[in-house]
Order: sequence, then C-alpha cells, then structure tokens
Amino acid sequence: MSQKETYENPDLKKERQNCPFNKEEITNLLDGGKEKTAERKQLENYILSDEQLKDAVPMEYLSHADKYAEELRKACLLMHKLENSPAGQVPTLRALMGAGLGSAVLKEGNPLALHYVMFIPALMGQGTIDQQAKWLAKAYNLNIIGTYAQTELGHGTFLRGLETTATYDPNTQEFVLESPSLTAYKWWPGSLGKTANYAVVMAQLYTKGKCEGTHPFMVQLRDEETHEPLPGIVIGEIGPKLGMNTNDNGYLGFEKFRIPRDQLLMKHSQVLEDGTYVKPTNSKLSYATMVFVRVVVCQDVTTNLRKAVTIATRYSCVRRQSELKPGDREPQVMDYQAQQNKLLPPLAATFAFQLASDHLWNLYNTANNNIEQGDLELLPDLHGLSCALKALCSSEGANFVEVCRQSCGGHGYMACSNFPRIYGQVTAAETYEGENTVLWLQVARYLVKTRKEQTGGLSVKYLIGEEKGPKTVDTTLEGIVHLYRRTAVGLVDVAIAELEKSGRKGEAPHDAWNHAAVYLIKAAQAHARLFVVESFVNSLKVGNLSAPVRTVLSQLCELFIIYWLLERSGELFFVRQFIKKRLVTVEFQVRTLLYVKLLAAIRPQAVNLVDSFDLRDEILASPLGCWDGNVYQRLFDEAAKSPLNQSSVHESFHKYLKPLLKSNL
Ligand SMILES: CCCCC/C=C\C/C=C\C/C=C\C/C=C\CCCC(=O)SCCNC(=O)CCNC(=O)[C@H](O)C(C)(C)COP(=O)(O)OP(=O)(O)OC[C@H]1O[C@@H](n2cnc3c(N)ncnc32)[C@H](O)[C@@H]1OP(=O)(O)O
Ligand SMILES: Cc1cc2nc3c(=O)[nH]c(=O)nc-3n(C[C@H](O)[C@H](O)[C@H](O)COP(=O)(O)OP(=O)(O)OC[C@H]3O[C@@H](n4cnc5c(N)ncnc54)[C@H](O)[C@@H]3O)c2cc1C
Repeated sequence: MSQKETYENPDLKKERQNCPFNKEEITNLLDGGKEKTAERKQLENYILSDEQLKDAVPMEYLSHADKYAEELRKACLLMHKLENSPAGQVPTLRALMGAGLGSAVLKEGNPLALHYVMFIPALMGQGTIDQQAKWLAKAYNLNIIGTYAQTELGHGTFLRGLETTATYDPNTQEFVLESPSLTAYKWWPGSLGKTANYAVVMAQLYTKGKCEGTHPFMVQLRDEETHEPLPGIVIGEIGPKLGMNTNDNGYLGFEKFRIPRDQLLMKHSQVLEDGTYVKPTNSKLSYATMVFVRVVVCQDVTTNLRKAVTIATRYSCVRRQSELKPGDREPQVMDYQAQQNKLLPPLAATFAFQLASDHLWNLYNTANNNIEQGDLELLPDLHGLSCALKALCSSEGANFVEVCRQSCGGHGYMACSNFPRIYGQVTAAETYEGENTVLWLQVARYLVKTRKEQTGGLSVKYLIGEEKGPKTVDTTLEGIVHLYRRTAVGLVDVAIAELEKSGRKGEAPHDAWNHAAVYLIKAAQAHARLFVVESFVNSLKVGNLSAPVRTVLSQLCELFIIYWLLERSGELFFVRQFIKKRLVTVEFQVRTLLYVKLLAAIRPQAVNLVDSFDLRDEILASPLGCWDGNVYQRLFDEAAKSPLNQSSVHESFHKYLKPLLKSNL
C-alpha cells in the first residue's frame, strides 16, 4: 500500500486541501522536467524496495567498526544494483552518492563516495588519454577503488605548503614518494582509512634538484588481492567525527615508496624520461578536481536543506503548543509568526540555492568543455563563482538546518529526528573542499582585481564601469536587486579604500590584505548574495510557469530577498551614500512591513510547498517529518528500538547501582 493511503494527521490533511498550485509542476521544475521526475521515482522504487538495503537496527546503536562494515555492505550491494538500474549509470551514481536517495540507504556517509566524487574526476581531469585508458575502465568497473589524498596533518588550506615529496629518479625512471615528517602524513581523505586500494596523491614534484610544486600522482596503496598495505605505505583511519562517520577518513605515510614515471598524471604537465619538466599552461589546472566538487557540493547542501525544511515544516503543522487566542485550542506552532520567521526563509532558500547552483553547473560544463579545447578564459570566473556559492550555500545551509532543528523543540534534538546527521553533513561542507573563510578571501581577490583592472568574467561585470540604475528608493523587486548590487559594489570599494589606506601608511601588500580581511569577506559575501538573488529573480522571468506557481515562487523570492536585506542591514551602513541619503532607514521600515505580510501570505502553502519537494519518507528518515504526520506514534516506535528497552532492568543495575543503593556512604 502506498504511504498516501494510510493514516494522515488531520491537521496535515487540512493543510493539503485546496492547494492553489499544482505541486507536480514544482516537483518537475526542481527535477529538471517531467521525464526526470518519472526517472527519479522509478529509481527510488528500484532501490528502496530492496529489503537487503534496510537497516536491522538504527545506526546509532552500532559500534564505530560495525557502522562502517554495515554501510560498506550496503554500498557494495548498491553497486551490484547499478547494472540493472532503470535510470542511466551517471544519474544513478549521482543519486546514490549524494544527500538524496543515497542517504536513505547510507545514512552516515558512503564509503565509496570519494571514488566517484573525486578519484574518477581526478583521473578524467588530470590523466592523459593513455592514462585514462589504463585506469578509467578499471575504476568504473570497481576493479580498483580510489580516493583523493591531498590534505596533510600540517596543511589543508595552504597547498604550496604540502610536505609530501615525489622525487624523480632518472636512473630507474621512477618517482620516490616520501613523508619527511609527521605533519607530512596525509590526513582526512575519505575512504582512505579502510576502503580504497588506490589514490590520487598530491605531492611536491622534485626533478633535476628543483621543486616544481604540487602535482597529482596515481598511487597503489594496498595489494589488490589481500588488501594489505604495500611495503612502504603506512595507512589507517583517523577516528570518529562530528558526522559522516562511515566515510572512513584516513591517514597515509610514504617511506621511500617508488612508483613508475608514468604514474604522474600528465595531462597538464609532464616529466620526461631524462627528468625534464614540462610546465602546464596554467599552474592552477591541477586544482580542477576541487572545483568540480565545490560545484556539486552546492547542489548537495541544497538537497540536505530541503530535507531539514520538510521535516520542520510538517512537524510544525502537527505540533500544537501554548495558547494563541485565550481559551482557544492550542494552535499549530506554525501559526506563530515567530515560527514562520524561522521556517519560511530556509524554505525560500532551497529554491534560491537550487537556481543559483543550476547556473553554476551550466558554467562549469561550458568552462570545462572550453578547457578541454585549450581555452582557459572562463577559469577565473568559474573559480570565483564556485568558491562564492560553495561558501554561501554551505554556511547559510548549516545555519538554516540548525534553525530547523530548534524549531522542532525537544524532539528535534533526538538522533532519530535526523537533524544531527543532516547538520553533520552540511557543516562538514563548510570546511572540506576549501575552508569557507579561505574561499571568501579567494573571491575577494577576484573582486578587487576586477574592480581595479576593470576587466573580469560575467559574474563580476557589475563591477566594471559606472553603476547604472535608480539612485533613490525603489520598491520593486528590480529596485531591491539594485540595492544588493550597490551594496556589493560599495563594499568592494570600501575594501579597496582600506587596502589603499594601509598602502599609504607604508604597509606591504600582504599586510594590507590581512588588515582588510573583515571588509574583504563582507564584499565577497555581498557578491555571492547578489548572484543568488539575481538568479532567483531572473529565473522567474523566463520559463513556462503556470500563474499559480509563478505567484507562490514570486512570493518566496521576494521574502528571501527581503529576509537577507534585513539580516544584513548592518552592511548597508558601510556604504556611505546610503547613509547620506537616509536610504537605510527608509528601506528598513518599508521592507520590514512587507516581510511580515509575506510570511502571512506564504504560511498557508508551507506544507504544500514542502510536499512538492517529493521527498520520500525513507529519504527524510525522521518520525517528525513523515508524510502522514503520525509523529507521536513514530517517536514511540523509535524509542522501542533502544537496546536499553530490551529488558525491564538493565544488568548494570545489579553491577553498579544496587551496591551503591545498599551502601552507607
Ligand atoms: C557522478 C558522481 C558525482 C556525484 C556527486 C554527487 C554528490 C556529491 C556531493 C557531496 C560530496 C560527498 C562526499 C565528499 C566529501 C568530502 C570531500 C572533501 C574532499 C576535500 O576536502 S579535498 C581537499 C580540498 N582542499 C582544498 O580545497 C584546499 C583549499 N586551498 C586552495 O584551494 C588553495 O590553496 C588556495 C586557493 C587557498 C590558495 O592556493 P595557492 O596558494 O596555490 O594560490 P595562490 O594564492 O598562489 O594563487 C592564487 C591565484 O590562483 C587562482 N586560483 C586558486 N585556486 C584556483 C582554482 N581552483 N582554479 C583556478 N584558479 C585558482 C586565484 O584566483 C589566483 O589568481 P590570480 O593570481 O589571477 O589572482
Ligand atoms: C569531513 C571532511 C572530509 C574531508 N575529506 C578530504 C578528502 O577526501 N581529501 C582531502 O585531501 N582532504 C579532505 N578533507 C580536508 C579538508 O579539505 C581540509 O580540512 C580543509 O581544506 C581545511 O584545511 P585545514 O584543515 O588545514 O584548515 P586550516 O587552514 O588549518 O584552518 C584553520 C583556521 O585557519 C583559518 N585560515 C587558514 N588559512 C587562512 C588564510 N590564508 N587567511 C585567513 N584565515 C585562514 C581558517 O579560516 C580556519 O579558521 C576533509 C575534511 C573534512 C572535515
């Protein structure tokens, strides 16, 4: 029987009556078309109907090692199912690696994720045709399993500071890999601890006595039969983390470990037999794998946020608490304006982030195709935008997930609510693939350069030339977007002024940069927000939307844009001409009024909107968020699974508590 034919909480039922828009239209929009929705549903049925992929007990009750073994069992089973998948191989892999369908089966992280998310992309992006011919088929067929080993105990951010060396020996035509210190040990790579037997390793390349910087090397780590580490390889797992505990992050040391010359991935730079080094056209091409992951992380974080918002919104319409009108029945907590203020901005953000991530994905594909043809023109814009959106979506996403958890009161703190796992994954994305502050500073570097040199890519065009648009308060959506633009330009100018002030005081450029960091980061964040709001507004202008869907999406768009403006109103004060014209005060008052009106207007559609995400109960994995709203029964059922409830008196009572009770302390 489908979940929709069973019990349905009466409050949720009421929320779902008279929905003014077609939910399916939004589902199709988010999936990328009707056919894509059908394909996704088919894939979900195929995967989620398999009894062997279900958990016998909740993961929280397993030991660290058992969790890993259990997730690996399911991960391998999923790979066996790949062949007969009703969707294509790539869509299936994408669904299984990320926060959507994959998370319904592998709740604590997929031990094979790095193989698909970084190892294969690194081979494709960094390997020559010959190298791809040698390893790609093996990797796709899972004859070998790889990871991406870059970060070390001593350095994650500063890649030029990596210590692992790969020294070319022309006599044997081999590279000798070495970890010269404890801090040189690779530390963090996912799947490295126990799963992978190969890795793309980033190491400082030495040839003819000279260091040529970090380069990617294909390295076998374990015997293909016994899985034992090869002689000269020191390997292990780094231990429990805040989340993602079955990604088996690991450590790796090299003791004069030799690999053949042709295991340097040589698509962009080469070492010839005699040791001659051939430079790449751009030294940052070896960073391309990170760019790919930054792009997909934006989509992944958005999927996770959608889960959190669905759980919190449904729960808030089932939960009744306190008194709104004296003497009346306790209201649904969603009817408190304070609760709407918590949940409707993240609901709107899921649309804003998805639309911006779609833009980034398109830019990535175009830029990547051009790079394959030797045209690197789009690379700076791709780097700037991928850093900006990765940092924005993950940081705002993590904050929103935490707000969703809080909006569920005590029950949101339960492990079974799924908030701890969702938060663990989203906050990890604030750190991995470039720590966010570091990425903001990369964005700022691009903005300052563009503004000063008056040349840059599409995403920074607004920094070139004089700003256009109204100079007074304009209450249209376009007017607000213009305010965002003026703020973004204004903050870059403030940061540049700060840099120049330090320069006039005689500070060296690197010191001036450090002393302007607060302004630089604000400028980078304003730029990222501008891109997101512009994407949202522009997406609503085009496309084949029905009038009711356009109405509700426009309300969400407006709410989101105003929400951010109010949240970040302090930043308007940095821009001098806003204060001069008393723009800030007027804007603030007008916007607050409108914001509150929009909360009330969207409130009745909150459940219908999260329903349109079409996230199956197995993906939400939370008694608080299930479609039927049978929250209390499901919480009780979850508690029944606790090992502490398997006997009326636990053995520890006899061992510890009883002697204490009987003693006379
Ligand atoms: C089919 C399957 C796929 C499906 C996927 C589906 C779902 C997956 C979703 C989720 C994933 C799930 C699981 C994965 C989980 C975890 C994976 C985590 C993996 C990792 O966590 S893996 C390690 C990542 N670790 C970093 O992320 C290090 C950060 N640290 C850096 O990134 C650099 O260190 C930096 C940039 C800070 C300084 O680097 P530096 O010191 O060398 O730079 P420097 O300052 O000298 O130069 C500056 C000049 O380079 C340009 N520039 C810099 N970077 C560029 C780039 N990338 N591209 C093009 N240009 C670039 C600048 O724009 C400038 O340009 P200009 O000079 O013109 O201004
Ligand atoms: C869950 C998870 C999975 C991971 N998976 C992988 C993997 O598969 N492969 C891999 O190679 N790595 C992986 N990593 C490592 C990850 O990429 C690094 O942790 C990350 O890049 C941050 O580097 P760091 O740890 O050296 O932080 P640090 O750079 O030491 O950061 C510490 C603090 O210093 C600040 N800081 C550093 N540099 C600057 C600067 N220039 N200006 C201002 N502030 C600065 C940071 O903002 C931060 O506040 C993973 C990490 C996590 C958490």
